[in-house]
Amino acid sequence: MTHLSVNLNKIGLLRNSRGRNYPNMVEMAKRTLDLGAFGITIHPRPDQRHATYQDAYDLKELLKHYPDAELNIEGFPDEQFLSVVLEVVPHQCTLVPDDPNQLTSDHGWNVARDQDALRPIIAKLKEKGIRVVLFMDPDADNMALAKEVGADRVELYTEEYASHYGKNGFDTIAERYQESAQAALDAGLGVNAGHDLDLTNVEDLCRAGRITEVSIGHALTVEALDLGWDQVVKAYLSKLV
Ligand SMILES: CC(=O)[C@@H](O)[C@H](O)COP(=O)(O)O
Ligand SMILES: NCC(=O)COP(=O)(O)O
Repeated sequence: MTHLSVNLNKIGLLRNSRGRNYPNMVEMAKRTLDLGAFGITIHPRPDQRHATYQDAYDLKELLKHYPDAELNIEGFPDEQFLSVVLEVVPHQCTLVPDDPNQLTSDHGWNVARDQDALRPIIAKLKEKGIRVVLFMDPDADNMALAKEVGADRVELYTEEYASHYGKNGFDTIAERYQESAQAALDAGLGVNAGHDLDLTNVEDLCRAGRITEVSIGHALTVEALDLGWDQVVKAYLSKLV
């Protein structure tokens, strides 16, 4: 079965918008793991508008009580990100080629171009026992090089899969994702996937059995609002008699 790592960035975004600890990310992580999710993902960015670097330390503390669960920290490997990751030592670190002011992640690594920068970073993370994942576009030809620079896994960037799901041309795109996953497996890499996955599209992606882990945050948060909204509005109305 594919593992689910729940990305709590949007919990961080909501919390940060009011300047106090509500919603509480550690509490939400605990609820998530108690429900059976395999892991928690955060993607701190330099402006810390979503998850903060402190969240990485707090979540690592919580995960000590869940020996079978994993913490995955995603982000661009700048100096600050790396120093936090090397100190926190999550189970997994997913390197993403984000610009500092990026709205959200929108492309994978160009490993051929960036390999000289990536090799020592990957080596340093692996020395600490951290599993290293490279965020990649679904291009089968680039998977072997990801292995060659030292990655343990790739994470397939699934925005294109999600935005075309069920539309014209989707089958060709889905095939490209499966071919890329197979190429990664053939190269000796594990395969994660993420970005814009949701309750409607995730099952088909994972059905072929090539994906070890999906990380899902944005849609999961919106779906939680959708599924809970009516109940909560009704609960308020019942208080205001
Ligand atoms: C790498 C990736 O796709 C995710 O980490 C995503 O960028 C995080 O979600 P937000 O952009 O919604 O914070
Ligand atoms: N790695 C992808 C991730 O953590 C969550 O992406 P999204 O579901 O918020 O688009």
